[in-house]
Amino acid sequence: MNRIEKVMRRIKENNEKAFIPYIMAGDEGLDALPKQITFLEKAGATAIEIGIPFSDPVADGPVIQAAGIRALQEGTTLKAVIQTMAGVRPIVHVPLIIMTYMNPIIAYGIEKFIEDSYHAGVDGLILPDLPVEEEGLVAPLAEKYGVEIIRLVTLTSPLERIKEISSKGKGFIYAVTVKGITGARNRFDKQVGEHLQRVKSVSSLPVFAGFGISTPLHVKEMNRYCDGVIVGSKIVELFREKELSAIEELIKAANIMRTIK
Ligand SMILES: O=P(O)(O)OC[C@@H](O)[C@@H](O)c1c[nH]c2ccccc12
Repeated sequence: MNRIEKVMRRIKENNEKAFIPYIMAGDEGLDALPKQITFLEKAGATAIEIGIPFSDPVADGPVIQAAGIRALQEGTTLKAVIQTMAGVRPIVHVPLIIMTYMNPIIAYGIEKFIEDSYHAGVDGLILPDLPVEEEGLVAPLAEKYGVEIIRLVTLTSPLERIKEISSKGKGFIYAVTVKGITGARNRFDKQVGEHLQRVKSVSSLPVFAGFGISTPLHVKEMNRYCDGVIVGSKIVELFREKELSAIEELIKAANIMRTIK
């Protein structure tokens, strides 16, 4: 069974709240990636989302864009990221999810990318610029190798579309909590809680909230309405500032829910 499926089953059975940190592969060089992954696993991450640096990252805010530029300057390539993940996989148990735009994987060769990812122990893919209508390009191949495509829904997705996406979905639903690009926010739209509950009501998969979440309070607040959170920009920033204990605190904010529930 795919590692994501196993973990989803576990969190459901135990009423756990998930915490998925995002990191940009190659920020601080690819040598740093295995250390970052093992640190995050030890700190209690449910799964880890690994970004592939790309020159035109349309959904990325300034923090992740800058991390991507640094990673590209370090010479990070998709191939090298997959090789690095293969190297760390034997000592890491949590699911590893690659987040990339379509362009790098088309350049790599879609089937080759999925095949190599599968052999490297990659469990899932987040492909923000792949619309459901175009999934045929990737989904059958992903299915063939047992790599799960994680679908995104947004604040503006109509209920019908959310239903369609969650019925096709695997693993969990990524519910985007802001209108716009990634990056820490001070405030969220008033309707976020309601929106998450709406997504949850039509989804048979766990629903995780992501975009803008940057404090332990945000983590707890979002977790009132869904099954877990995804945090990117803040994690990237804290790694850069070497504030490792602040990363542990953020992850613990999801753990606290686990013990209360
Ligand atoms: O950075 P934030 O606001 O915490 O959002 C998570 C996010 O970084 C990560 O999941 C991500 C990075 N780039 C993306 C592009 C699209 C969807 C999601 C992502």
